[in-house]
Amino acid sequence: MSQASQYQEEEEEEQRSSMSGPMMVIKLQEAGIHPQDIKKLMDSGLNTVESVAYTPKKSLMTIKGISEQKAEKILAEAQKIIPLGFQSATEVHARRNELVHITTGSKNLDALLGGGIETGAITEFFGEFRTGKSQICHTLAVTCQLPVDMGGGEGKCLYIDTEGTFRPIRLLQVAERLGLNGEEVLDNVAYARAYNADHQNQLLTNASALMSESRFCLLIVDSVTNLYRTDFNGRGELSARQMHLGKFLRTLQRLADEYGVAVVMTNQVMSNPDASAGPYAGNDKKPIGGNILAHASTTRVQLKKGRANTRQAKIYDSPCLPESESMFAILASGIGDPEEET
Ligand SMILES: Nc1ncnc2c1ncn2[C@@H]1O[C@H](COP(=O)(O)OP(=O)(O)OP(=O)(O)O)[C@@H](O)[C@H]1O
Repeated sequence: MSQASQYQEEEEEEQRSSMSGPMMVIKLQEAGIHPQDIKKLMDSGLNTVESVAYTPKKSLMTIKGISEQKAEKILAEAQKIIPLGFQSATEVHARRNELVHITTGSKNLDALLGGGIETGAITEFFGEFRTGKSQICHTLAVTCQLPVDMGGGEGKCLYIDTEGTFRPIRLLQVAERLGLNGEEVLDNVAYARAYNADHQNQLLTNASALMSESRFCLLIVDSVTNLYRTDFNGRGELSARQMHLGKFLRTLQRLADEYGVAVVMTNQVMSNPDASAGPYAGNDKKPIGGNILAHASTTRVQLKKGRANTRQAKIYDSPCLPESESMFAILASGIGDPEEET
């Protein structure tokens, strides 16, 4: 191949790859949107044209300095670039086939999840304390960095910790098992401790900015409901809590859609006073967060303790996975299978 045609091919490849990723909001400048207004969008966490196109006019108007007229113009221009109409099922199928799955470290758990954690979607792990929720998060923070053909997403991880249980040493142990460079693995994890529900929400604005700067493939929230339990008390604040949580979950979904990242969130359980009816029939524990959380999660997985270091995972809700269960293990080197060495 001549050098000229090689350059041409490389250029075409570059163009193709820049077309498939999210489009930066600065692109709206070409459509006549003022740079100052673009900055206002970015300051509110809208870093891509996709995120602007998916935002309702009412929300755009809550941004200081964006009038109704401006919001309409911005939306019209964004939606010209990102069409929001119908598409054929063939196109949807082709796009879904491109989605990468990230390995949990356990073959059993991956099989249960249809190949691992789905990118572009929200996966929720709920269960009692010590059922392995945080251990799954720690393992995924490392496996997501693997090449795609090894079960990774070839991207970095954003880790929002609301409980103070993040331990980098666990990442190093997983990295060692996978033969990855520990220092690089730690550098590829952006960690933030959230201190209250408002702060947890604010961190998603920072997350969006980071995702627009480099390639992230996983966003972890461990746990999603912890701060809501402490910041909102009793029945009187339930509706305010659910509204706040709903906003947080919508932003999570937006990030999953916009950047194609996998979102993994953990959740605690409470006792189920009505164990004889509903989706949790026969189950004395149900996840916190009510319908708002149930509807936000694409796939819900319940974790239970098993013998010794083994844990049971069960699909509770999924758009395409059967309600089955499997066993995995918590090993010194992260999540694995029960038959593996501890
Ligand atoms: N280095 C390690 N080697 C083996 N097992 C470990 C290691 N570190 C933690 N574990 C095990 O992981 C389990 C705790 O799991 P994890 O921290 O994921 O719980 P969790 O479900 O997040 O609970 P919580 O709701 O309290 O945060 C414990 O049984 C603990 O023994």
